[in-house]
Amino acid sequence: MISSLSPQPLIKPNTATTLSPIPHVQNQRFKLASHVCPSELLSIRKRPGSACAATTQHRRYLLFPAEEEEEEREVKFTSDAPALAEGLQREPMPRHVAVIMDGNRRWAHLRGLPVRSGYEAGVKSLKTLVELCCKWGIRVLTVFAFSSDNWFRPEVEVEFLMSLLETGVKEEKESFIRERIRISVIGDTSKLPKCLEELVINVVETTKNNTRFQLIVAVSYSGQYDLVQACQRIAMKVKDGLIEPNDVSESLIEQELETTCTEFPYPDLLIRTSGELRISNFMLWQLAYTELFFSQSLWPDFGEAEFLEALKSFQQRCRHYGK
Ligand SMILES: CC(C)=CCC/C(C)=C/CC/C(C)=C/COP(=O)(O)OP(=O)(O)O
Repeated sequence: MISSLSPQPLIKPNTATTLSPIPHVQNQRFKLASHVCPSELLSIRKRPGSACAATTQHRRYLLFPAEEEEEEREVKFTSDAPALAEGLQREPMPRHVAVIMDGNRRWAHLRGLPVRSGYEAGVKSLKTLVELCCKWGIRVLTVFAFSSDNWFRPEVEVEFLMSLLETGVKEEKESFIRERIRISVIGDTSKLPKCLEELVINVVETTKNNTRFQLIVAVSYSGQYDLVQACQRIAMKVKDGLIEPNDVSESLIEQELETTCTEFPYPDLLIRTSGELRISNFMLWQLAYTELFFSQSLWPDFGEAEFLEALKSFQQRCRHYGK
């Protein structure tokens, strides 16, 4: 799948970013305030006697030395940062991107092709996206590959999607290992055909220590399913006397959601293709403060230019998390 990826460092030099003219920042570990606005980041200046400072009106958008702020996003500026596409800045880059890969069948219909050609073309788009995420330093990608409701599609279509998943796992396992990609699967995998379930368990286990990039595949998944299974686990803990009802908190629920498999459970950016303006029961809890981007492109047409447009849009947003 990602055979064209070379084992290059995630971060390469990029002199075109807004941050590069600040030499004293290079090679130091800083935490970037997560609500930083791109335009305000431009005005960061060095002040004599201080490690890093900005104009007064931008004080809350400073780059803080790592030890001074605990829960902010950590960024390492090294001399081998990733080569970014034109117009894309190194920060703010989403750590976690989630995608609803919609429009595969319409793409096939428009071309007079069978539905399966649409899904096959969709897999190619997914490969491209994984490569771009690795290249541009995005750490986690979650894709909605098969929803709980997709089981109600025509049997032949369901079987084809299952076979695509099976082929994908079999053919790409070696490249996942070689490229240090971790595969995680969220959803009710017990509903998958037995051989596919075993394959999935195997690839998840084999790649679990890979840290370069994490691809989370949502299969037989819905946001409501995820919340129900989390509630069931919590109810069991209460029943077993491990916790009290009052112990149930946002962080406890987060720990029981299936996205506990990742360091960054909340997507920074959700992309939905094909012009539909819905969440469609995807990651309902996790999307609370996610930036949304709706693309007119059908998923098989979603390539580098379209992804770049989504990322540039993300980089223009100011995130305040309701504060
Ligand atoms: C190996 C692997 C992870 C494969 C994933 C393959 C893939 C692209 C799955 C998409 C599944 C899906 C139901 C998309 C919704 O678009 P739709 O097909 O319902 O399109 P429509 O809205 O035009 O009908």
